[in-house]
Amino acid sequence: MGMTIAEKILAAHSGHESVVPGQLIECTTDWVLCHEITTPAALRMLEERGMDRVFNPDQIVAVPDHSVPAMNIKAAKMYQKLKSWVHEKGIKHFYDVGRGGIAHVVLENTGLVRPGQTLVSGDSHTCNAGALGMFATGVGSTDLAGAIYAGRVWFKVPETMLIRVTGDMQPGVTPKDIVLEVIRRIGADGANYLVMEWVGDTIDRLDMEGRFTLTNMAIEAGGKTGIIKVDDTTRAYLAERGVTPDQYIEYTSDPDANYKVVIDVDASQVEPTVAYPHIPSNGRVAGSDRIAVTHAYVGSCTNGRIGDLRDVARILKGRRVADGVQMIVVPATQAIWKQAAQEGLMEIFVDAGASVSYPSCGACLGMHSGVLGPDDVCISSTNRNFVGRMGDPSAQIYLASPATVAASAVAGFITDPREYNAGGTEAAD
Ligand SMILES: CC(C)[C@H](C(=O)O)[C@@H](O)C(=O)O
Ligand code: SF4
Repeated sequence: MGMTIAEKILAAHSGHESVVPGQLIECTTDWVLCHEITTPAALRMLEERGMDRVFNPDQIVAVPDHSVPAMNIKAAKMYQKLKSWVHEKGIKHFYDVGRGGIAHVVLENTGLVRPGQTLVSGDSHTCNAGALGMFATGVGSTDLAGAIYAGRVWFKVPETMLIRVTGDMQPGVTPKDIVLEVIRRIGADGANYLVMEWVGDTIDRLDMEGRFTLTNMAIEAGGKTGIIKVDDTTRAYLAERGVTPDQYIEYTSDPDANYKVVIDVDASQVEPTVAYPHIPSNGRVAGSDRIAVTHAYVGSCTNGRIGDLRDVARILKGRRVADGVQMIVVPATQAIWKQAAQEGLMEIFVDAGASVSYPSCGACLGMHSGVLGPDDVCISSTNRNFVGRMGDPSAQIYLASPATVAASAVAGFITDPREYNAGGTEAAD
């Protein structure tokens, strides 16, 4: 029987000719991504057992991103722990505060992670990198410890869900709307332990940024990871980062590969979608109800990329954030911050009355730099709207595309971005 991309990558990394779903395998990891929240626990486990070593300092990427710059002493200690380990072990790829940003977005831009590879990390949005045609997934601290120590990790080979997206998205509709619509249809556990493989002419036309948004949210449907095959868009993206085709392996799914389920999506029918509290599958069409907001947040590993910021700037240009709404924009990385400044986007945000913050996970998970208070209502470009996710448990979080967040910030209530001429792909000016 044929194999899927994911099965082929897992076979190649476990010394098997072929693998089948359900099979238990031990895989080599090409990359281990470490941040300051989950890595210290893994390191402690290793230290307590006298196993304090790394399998290869050149195959570990360390990026502090959640609680940096530290907002309290506990956070400062976690950062210190990661940093001292990096120096002690000679970890080559370290993106310190001021040189990195949100780990997943930093990583996708390095040119280090490539098609056909495996990547694990103690973070559930590691699936983000699957848009590069690689098998990337989050693991718990014990498996992370094993990966750091041995460069190996065990998996039960997952089954795959095929998501076929065809047709042109309406102007003002973005990949975020597509993924929120898919999660609405299948449910927050609809892809439990499945690989979500995205195909179709709509996906073929998407740039890499849009593809990352899709694979990033696999975990919000319970998916083991998301994956998209390599095409000219992927190759060009890698070439821009100095990576040549001889440096990676392109896998494609066989025509007779076995899919557990196939989901068809007509992209032309997808509308700007908002996931209502308190679960990402609670999607409704933007503007269906008049919901006043107190906060608007643009950022995160899902939607803090330059194209997202351009979408926001296009709407904010010449407009003001409504009185009483606190809008925060967080470029996902230092490089994106700089690019946005060069393009004049920062000026547009500031003129509109939005606050621009440094790259970090801070507000996305309610740690710092924009924590929500009791009964606050936030429209957010992030990926999770669980109770208490961004602060007080009584706060309400609505997930949407950056365009919908911007339009809602201006209106003061959740609204359809198409009413603000969202939709072109040209730069804000
Ligand atoms: C803190 C970290 C372990 C967590 C995750 O794994 O996803 C965070 O990034 C999140 O988005 O909730
Ligand atoms: S930006 Fe948010 S979702 Fe992404 S890794 Fe950070 S906390 Fe998790």
